[in-house]
Amino acid sequence: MKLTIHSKGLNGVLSVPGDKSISHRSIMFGAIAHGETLIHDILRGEDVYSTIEAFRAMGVQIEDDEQDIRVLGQGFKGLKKPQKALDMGNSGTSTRLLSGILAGLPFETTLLGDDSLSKRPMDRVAIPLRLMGASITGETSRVKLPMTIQGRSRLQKIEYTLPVASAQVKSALIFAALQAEGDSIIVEKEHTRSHTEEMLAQFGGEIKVIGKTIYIPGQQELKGQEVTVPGDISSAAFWLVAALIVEHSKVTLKNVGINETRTGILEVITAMQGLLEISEVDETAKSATVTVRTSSLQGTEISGDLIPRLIDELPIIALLATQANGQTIIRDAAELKVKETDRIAVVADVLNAMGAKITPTDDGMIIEGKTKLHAPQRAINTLGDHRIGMMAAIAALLVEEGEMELERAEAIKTSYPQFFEDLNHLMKKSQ
Ligand SMILES: O=C(O)C1=C[C@@H](OP(=O)(O)O)[C@@H](O)[C@H](O)C1
Ligand SMILES: C=C(OP(=O)(O)O)C(=O)O
Repeated sequence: MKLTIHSKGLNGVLSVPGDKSISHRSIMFGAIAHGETLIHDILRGEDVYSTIEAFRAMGVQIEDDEQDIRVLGQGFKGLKKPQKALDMGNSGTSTRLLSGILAGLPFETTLLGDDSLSKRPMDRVAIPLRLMGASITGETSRVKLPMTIQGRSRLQKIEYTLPVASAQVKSALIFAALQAEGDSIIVEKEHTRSHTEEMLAQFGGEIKVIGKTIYIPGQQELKGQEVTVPGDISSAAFWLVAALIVEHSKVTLKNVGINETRTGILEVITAMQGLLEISEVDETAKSATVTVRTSSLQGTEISGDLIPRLIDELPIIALLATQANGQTIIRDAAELKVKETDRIAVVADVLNAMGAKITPTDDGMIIEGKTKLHAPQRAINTLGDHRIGMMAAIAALLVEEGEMELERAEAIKTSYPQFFEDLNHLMKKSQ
């Protein structure tokens, strides 16, 4: 598709779609709990549909009246062997979290994915789940999809220190630990998003978190709940950056999720001297209104324990840094290489084709500021990565002349189906 170039300003108010991480988990907790779970404001993105279809294929009744979703759970034991392999599409979260559930179920299941997901590492879940007693196909250190899991109904408890900072691996082990015999202990490498721990408590489960150590008793039974999904800060990030870098902009985003394990981008914007206001904070829903306006920005350094708190925002933060005064350095972010694409290489490639000066490193990027972006000589391809597609669409707004073509733009539906409608809404308000 042809991208809109040269925005004269983005203005208006938006509610971004539901949080993807919480949406996946609301289906999963609903399916393993007993009774009805009612979900409001779920993300209707393709990744979440992969999770919904997987649980339907395992016999869970999931009703959708196009407003709310009702999941009628019958506990772990209510899950049945699916008739065929489960297609996880593009979704790493569906695959890894589901592995932890399947590890304790007494049947064999095969998980498949698209080209991008089939290249991503699954040994990070296979290794600890095997230690708990599940059988998982593949070589020890190179497990990829398709992956077959033969679960074991008497899973052993685990004491495990995560070798990577990953909420997906942590969550897979929490789901397995809930089915195990005895108490499990999981130690995080860095604090990562805490949605699984929080939702487990909400569904009546027992969990204790002390620093980076998580204690979970085995053989728990959960009860269905009502869940309202807040807006996704990872989707809001595209408008935050767009408003900061496009002249004459002011954008207000309502109902943005502000769980503190996710708000690294707000800290980066503040450190870069971006004009940012947070209002209408709802402590219970963990959401707030965030307003940003065009700003004169300073380069910064992003590293260490901040990285897991903004991991999915780094592509769009890289674009932000190209417009700041001075250099920005991103370190400790090697995990970017195993997302939907190698996001270090692809971000540098796309933005450098537009005139940016980004040097990819082993674990991040060095980004020169104040670079003027122009239309690239070639079409940009998302390579199936939704966040690369949205980042390119925002970068296009800075281009003054020429044309920009985005190939495989449909990947954006993974996490933000109405992205271009929302862009048009903010552009119209500016005319
Ligand atoms: O648990 C989750 O919902 C997610 C965790 C992160 O992945 P990792 O656990 O692989 O870092 C993140 O990149 C992904 O978009 C969603
Ligand atoms: C990495 C992402 O998702 P997943 O791992 O679920 O594919 C993402 O949404 O940026």
